Amino acid sequence: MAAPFLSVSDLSVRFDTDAGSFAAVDGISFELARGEILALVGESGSGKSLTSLSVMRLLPPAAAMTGTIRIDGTDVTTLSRRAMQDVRGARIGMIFQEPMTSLNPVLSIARQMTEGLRRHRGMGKTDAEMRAIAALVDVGIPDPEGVMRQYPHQLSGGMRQRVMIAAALTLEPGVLIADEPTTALDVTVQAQVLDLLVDLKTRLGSGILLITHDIGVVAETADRVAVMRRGKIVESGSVAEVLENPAHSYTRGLMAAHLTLDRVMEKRGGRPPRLTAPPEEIRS
Ligand SMILES: Nc1ncnc2c1ncn2[C@@H]1O[C@H](COP(=O)(O)OP(=O)(O)OP(=O)(O)O)[C@@H](O)[C@H]1O
Repeated sequence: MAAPFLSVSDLSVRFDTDAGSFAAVDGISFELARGEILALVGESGSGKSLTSLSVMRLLPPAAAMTGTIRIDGTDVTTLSRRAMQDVRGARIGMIFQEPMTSLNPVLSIARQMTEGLRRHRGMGKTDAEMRAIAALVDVGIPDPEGVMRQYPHQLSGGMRQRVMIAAALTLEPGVLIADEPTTALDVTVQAQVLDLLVDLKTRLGSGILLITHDIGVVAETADRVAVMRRGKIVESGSVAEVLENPAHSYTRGLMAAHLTLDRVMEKRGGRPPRLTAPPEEIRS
């Protein structure tokens, strides 16, 4: 593997409750290189989102974080808020499940897409607009100039998701964190957005940390996977290793809940799906 762009070691996130302190993320470590997709998978409450928020240093104030997070060699856990603002956007991009939470409803797409370029890269208006249009083309938007003039509510959910990805990519971050990026989309658009992430990883060489509860998404998209349960990583490795031969009963449970092994293999093109005869009663 190439030198990791993102390296997380012994990360814990604790909350104090009436019943005492509990670790929602409990001593996890992982690395992500440019040009690869690492999926963090696990059921609701396993600590995936708190992990991605830790990397962005956007944890809620009640959370107490320990451990080390290096981005391109810099330990971001010790950076000031201001220095961290420069790292976010410039070196890490983030896309969420619901684009409306990160797109501002009262600003045109042009304004939102050029803001980061002007602030972090010191670009003039025209250069920033040209870069933004190129990013919209990159994510497969057919009429980029038209979309630049529009407002978020004028776009479909799938288009908004593409715009959010394009906005994150204008600054060519080394890491893109995608937290359940397709959960709110219908199945066809979901597949298009996943294809887009794989394509961007290859073309732009960004590393992608993909947070998902859906092992089918992992099978289709990721290179490596780390399986989280109750704040810990219980299993990790290449997607082929982990999904074809899951060592942990929890991983097998997750797979059974979402996908049969045959479907995993079929999605990965590893082996043809088993052709089972339809049951007697539905044969004509
Ligand atoms: N502000 C908070 N105060 C107390 N506990 C919290 C807080 N935020 C999250 N938690 C707890 O931390 C645990 C992990 O939450 P997290 O959101 O990271 O899970 P997740 O795996 O991303 O789940 P989901 O898929 O539902 O988003 C959960 O048990 C959650 O209840």
